Amino acid sequence: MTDITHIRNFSIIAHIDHGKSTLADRFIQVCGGLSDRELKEQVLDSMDLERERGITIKAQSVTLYYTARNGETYQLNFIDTPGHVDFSYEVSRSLSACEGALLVVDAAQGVEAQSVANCYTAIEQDLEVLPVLNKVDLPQAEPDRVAEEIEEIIGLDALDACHVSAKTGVGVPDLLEQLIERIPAPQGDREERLQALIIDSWFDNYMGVISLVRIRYGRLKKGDKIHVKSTGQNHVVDSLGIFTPKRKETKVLEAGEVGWVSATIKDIKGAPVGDTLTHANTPDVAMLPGFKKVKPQVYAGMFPVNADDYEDFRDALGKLALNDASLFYEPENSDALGFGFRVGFLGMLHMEIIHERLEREYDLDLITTAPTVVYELLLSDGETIYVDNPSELPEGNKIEEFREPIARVNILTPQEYVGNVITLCTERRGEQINLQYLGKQISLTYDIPMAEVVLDFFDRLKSASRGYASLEYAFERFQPAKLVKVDVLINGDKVDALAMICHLDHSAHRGRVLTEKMKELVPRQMFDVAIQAAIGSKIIARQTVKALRKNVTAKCYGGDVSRKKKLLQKQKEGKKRMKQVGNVEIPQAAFLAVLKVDD
Ligand SMILES: Nc1nc2c(ncn2[C@@H]2O[C@H](COP(=O)(O)OP(=O)(O)OP(=O)(O)O)[C@@H](O)[C@H]2O)c(=O)[nH]1
Repeated sequence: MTDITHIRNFSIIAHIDHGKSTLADRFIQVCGGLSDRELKEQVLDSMDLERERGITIKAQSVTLYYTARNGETYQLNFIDTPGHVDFSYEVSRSLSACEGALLVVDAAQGVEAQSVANCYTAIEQDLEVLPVLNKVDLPQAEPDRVAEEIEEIIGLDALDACHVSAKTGVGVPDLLEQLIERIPAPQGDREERLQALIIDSWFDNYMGVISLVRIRYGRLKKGDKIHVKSTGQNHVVDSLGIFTPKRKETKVLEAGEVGWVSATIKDIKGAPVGDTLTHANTPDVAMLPGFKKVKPQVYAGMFPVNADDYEDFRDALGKLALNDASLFYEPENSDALGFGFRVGFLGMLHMEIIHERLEREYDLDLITTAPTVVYELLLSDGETIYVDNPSELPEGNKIEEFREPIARVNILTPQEYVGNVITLCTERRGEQINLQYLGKQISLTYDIPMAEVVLDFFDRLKSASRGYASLEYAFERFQPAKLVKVDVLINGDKVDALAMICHLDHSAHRGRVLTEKMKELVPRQMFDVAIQAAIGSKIIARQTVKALRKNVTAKCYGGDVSRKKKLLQKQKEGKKRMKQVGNVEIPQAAFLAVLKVDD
C-alpha cells in the first residue's frame, strides 16, 4: 500500500517515433520491472500488429516503484497513449486518469502538430505538463532550438526541460526526479464511498472483461460487489491488481491508484469506457465526467469473398468489437457482393488494421469497398438524413441540399515546405483560416472537406514536406457542396459497391482516372470488359479490358504436368481475393482503385 502523497499518475504525450515507448521501457528498467532480456522486446505495444507497424494503439498502464534520491519510494502509474492521429480520442481518455504528462519531443525534429493538440488537451484537463527533450545523443539534435520552439508554439516554459536519451538512458534518472517533484500527487479520500473511472475495457478469453480503472475515492477489494453506474448492473469483483507491466494480482486498489479489475462481465458493453464504478450499496455516488463518444469518420463495406464465410465473419467482427468500442458495424447487402457488413472506422489506419486482423487472426478473405465519409442530406420533404453509403443515396430530385463534413485541420511545417503544403490544401478544396510564423515552423489552419482529409491526406502531406509536416484534425461542421454520385458500370451493369460520391468539379477527372486504374487492375477475361463511369445516365469515361485470346495453360499441354498444376494453383490463389460480379472477376484492388486516383 502506497500513501497517496507518494503516487504519481502520468502519461507521455509524444508524436509517433519521438521515443515514447523507448522512454517507457527505460523507466521500467530503471525501476526494475523487467529483466534486460524482457526489455529487448518493447513491452508496451502488446498486439503483434502494433509492433509490426511500430505504433501504439490501445491504452495500457504500468505501475512502477521508484526509490527517489530522497530515499522515499514512490508508486508511478504510467498510462500509455496512442500516437497516431486516428486514435487521438484515446489520448484524452488516458489523460483523464493522470495529474501530469510528459511532453516528449525529439530534439532532432521539433514539435509536431498532433503533440500540440494533445498537449492542449492535457492543459485543459489541468495536468502539469513537463517538456522533455529526447534523442539528445543524436549528432543532429538541437535541444535549445527545440526548447524555444516548445515555448513559442505551445507556450510552455521549457527552460529547465530535461535533456534525455531514451536510447542510452542518459538523463532518465534526472527526469524521474523532476517527475516526482513537479507532478502533483493525486487527491482523494480513501475512507470515502468508492468512485472509480473506467479508463479502458477489453475482452480477455479467460477472464472476460478486464477494465483499467482509476480510483478517485474509497477503495476496491476482491469480492466486493460493484455497481456500474450507466448500466445499473451489479457484479462481484473476482480479481484485481496492477500491471508491472505483467498483470499482477493485489488485494486492494485505493484512491489515487490505477489498476485492473475483473468481475466476470461477459461483454464490454457491461463496463463501458468512461463509466463510473461504485459499490452496490452506494449506487447514488455521483457519475464522473465521462469521455466524449467517438464517431466513426469513414465507412466501408466489407464482404466475404466466399459467401459461406458470412457467419464466421459476423462472429469475428463481434469479437473485435469486444475490444474496440469505436468499431461500428451493421449488415449490408450489395447486389454485386452479396451479404456483408457496413463498417465504420476512425480513419484509414483503423480500417487497414481491422481488415488485416480479420484476415490474419480469423482467416477470412474479404473484399473491402472504397471508404466514404458521412454526408448530411436535406430532402425535399424537409427531412435531414445521414448517408454513409453511396449506393443508398436517394434519387437526385429528392435531394434539396447535399452537405459534406468539413474538418478543421491544423498543420505544422518547416518554412521551406509551406508552398507545397498550401498547394496540397488548395487542391483538396481547403479554405485557409490562419497562417502563423512560429520560430522556424509555420502553423497553418485550414477547413478541408473531411473526404479529402481522411483518405490519404496524411501521406500526401508527408511527401510534400519530406516527412516534416505534421497534422491534426477534427470534425468541424457540415457544409453544402456540389456533390454528385459517380456510378461505375461493368459491361453496362451498375456495380453498387463501386459507386462513389465526389465533388462535381472533380468528377470528370476522377471518373476518367478511376476507369484507367480499373483497366489496369481487372484481369483480362475471355471477352471484352467495358468499364464506364457515369453520373446519372451520362457516361463520363470509358475503358475496355480487351479479351484474352489464348488459354493460359494451352502452352503447357502435353508437357509438364506439375507446371500446369502450379499455374492453376497460382490462378486459384489470385482468385482468392476476387469477386465474381456478373460474369466478370474483379480483384480487391479494383474496389479500392478510387483511393489511387490522385497518384
Ligand atoms: N538515437 C536515439 N534514438 C531513439 C531515442 N529514443 C527512441 N529512439 C528511437 O526512435 C524510434 C522510435 O522510438 P519509439 O519509442 O518506438 O517511438 P514511439 O514514440 O513510442 O512511437 P509510437 O509507439 O509509434 O507512438 C526507435 O527506432 C527508437 O530506437 C533516443 O533517445 N536516441
